[in-house]
Amino acid sequence: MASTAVKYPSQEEAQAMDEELFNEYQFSVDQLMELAGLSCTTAIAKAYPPTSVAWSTSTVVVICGPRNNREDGSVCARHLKLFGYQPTIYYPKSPNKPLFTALMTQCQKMDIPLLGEMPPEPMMIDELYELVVDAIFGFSFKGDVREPFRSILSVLSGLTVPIASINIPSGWDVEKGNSGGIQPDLLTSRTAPKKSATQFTGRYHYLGGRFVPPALEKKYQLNLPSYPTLTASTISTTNEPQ
Ligand SMILES: NC(=O)C1=CN([C@@H]2O[C@H](COP(=O)(O)OP(=O)(O)OC[C@H]3O[C@@H](n4cnc5c(N)ncnc54)[C@H](O)[C@@H]3O)[C@@H](O)[C@H]2O)[C@H](O)CC1
Ligand SMILES: [K+]
Repeated sequence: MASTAVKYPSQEEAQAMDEELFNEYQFSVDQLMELAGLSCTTAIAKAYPPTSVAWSTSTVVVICGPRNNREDGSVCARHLKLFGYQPTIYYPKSPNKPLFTALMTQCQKMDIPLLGEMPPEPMMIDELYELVVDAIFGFSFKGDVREPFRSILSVLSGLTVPIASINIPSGWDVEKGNSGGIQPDLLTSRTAPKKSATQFTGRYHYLGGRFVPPALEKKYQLNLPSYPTLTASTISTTNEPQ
């Protein structure tokens, strides 16, 4: 009998599913990013509502990496602003890529400030922000972290404020995790939770980016949970995606 448990795909399977979404199902990359980024914002709003007293100022810094996980982060920042948060973006690498330029222009035109340099001490981030969004690496990360991201992740490891990771906690092996790395409080898995999500010990685990066509879900035997209620694009659980 086929298992009904939610499947946690490998790195290779996660990448292969995206290739099929692009090639076979004709999704465009910015379509997937918009849904992924929006679902992260929805997850943040459920876990840390901007209207709660403790979150009255709702300052969030979105730390962006070198590739597409970064773009999910800039979409997330744009929606955070619309949801009533005060996002700031930090990115150490600015590629000459039309998608990057377009998403950043959208953020700039919504008056989302850019941080000039990474605060060197965790305390400085703790003082200025109430939440950090980790949009550094996604499912293509491999090996030991190289600079400048090694230093950035070292600062994030010492934070007191919570971290919300997009798709994979950055610096974690996509399958094995990283017990000595950052420990996010919120993880929004995209498409399906990857193997490393079994190592996640934070309070909130959401499944976002609900664009998987039934035939693809069946092919990879994902057993994705159905929507529990009329939520926009995420499913909430603590630890286990349902
Ligand atoms: N299918 C897609 O591309 C989509 C991805 N989305 C989101 O983006 C990530 C995956 O994006 P990708 O461009 O493949 O790369 P990453 O963001 O994971 O970054 C990997 C990138 O980083 C560099 N790198 C790899 N290892 C190291 C290292 N040890 N030290 C330093 N730098 C490293 C290298 O350049 C890699 O290529 C996915 O998870 C989603 O979040 C969108 O949602 C849309 C579709
Ligand atoms: K990430």
